[in-house]
Amino acid sequence: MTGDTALEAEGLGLRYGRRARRWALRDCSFALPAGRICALVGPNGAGKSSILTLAAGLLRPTEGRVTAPGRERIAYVAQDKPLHPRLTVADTLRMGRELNPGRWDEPAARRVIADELDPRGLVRDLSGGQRTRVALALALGKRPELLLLDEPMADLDPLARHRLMGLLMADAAERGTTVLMSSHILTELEGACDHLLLLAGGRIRLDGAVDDLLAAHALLTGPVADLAPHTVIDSRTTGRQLTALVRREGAVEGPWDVSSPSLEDLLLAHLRHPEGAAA
Ligand SMILES: Nc1ncnc2c1ncn2[C@@H]1O[C@H](COP(=O)(O)OP(=O)(O)OP(=O)(O)O)[C@@H](O)[C@H]1O
Repeated sequence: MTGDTALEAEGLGLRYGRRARRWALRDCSFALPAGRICALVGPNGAGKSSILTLAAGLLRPTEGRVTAPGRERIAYVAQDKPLHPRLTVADTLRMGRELNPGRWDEPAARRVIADELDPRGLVRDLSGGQRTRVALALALGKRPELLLLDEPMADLDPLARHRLMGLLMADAAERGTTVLMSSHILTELEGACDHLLLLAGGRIRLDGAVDDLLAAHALLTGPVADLAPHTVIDSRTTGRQLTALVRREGAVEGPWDVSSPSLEDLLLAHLRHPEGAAA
């Protein structure tokens, strides 16, 4: 790690419209290290799209700031993948090349399109998943230093999702691209993301390297007993049997079987109890 920060937020807050009573985001501060693939997770309405839109510079914060220090090339793929419906796939890529003179990476864009799409096909005739492919091709062709993706895989079939995720990860690793990616598909984040931001109610509840966060938690099964001094994030009892995910305070000693949670275990526990997750 270089210590370089690719995206930084300080006291970031957003209210849509002056009269809006609710804050979509409040007091969000984080520093995303360069070269990380960061998952942005949270329930519907948590503020994920708002953070990505602010980071892309398409909205102004109501308070605080979010900056991408030293990064000029930022690509943003919005949830609704806005593309020009009357252009063909080939025209869309040509437009990408013309809008990014001297830095357009045609092979990277073509790798995303692969043999899956007819370059002569009109964008308006494409399915949702096919449009996603074109939007991702445009984003990667731009050779971004920071890539902001809002639920990029949501409308892809499982195979396309698997392939495109692999391609995205390989491309990011090769170029050292920093990626911030919102997703509800927890199983896909495992192994793909090395950093995590969990949002709930417009606030950051968990922020850190995935390995550190996993090491800070433990999954316990065994008899019902006092779990202090550990912080219980989620627990269930069946008869006298307890299953709990805790944030460790030192070594866990007691009558339980102790294992490391998967990223999905960790996220589900925190999503079930977003208030308890506050770090
Ligand atoms: N254009 C808008 N005008 C007013 N309120 C908005 C607007 N966009 C979002 N909001 C509100 O801001 C809050 C955060 O929304 P946001 O879209 O950022 O959540 P999200 O985490 O991306 O949700 P999802 O998982 O459903 O995509 C919600 O309460 C939402 O109602």
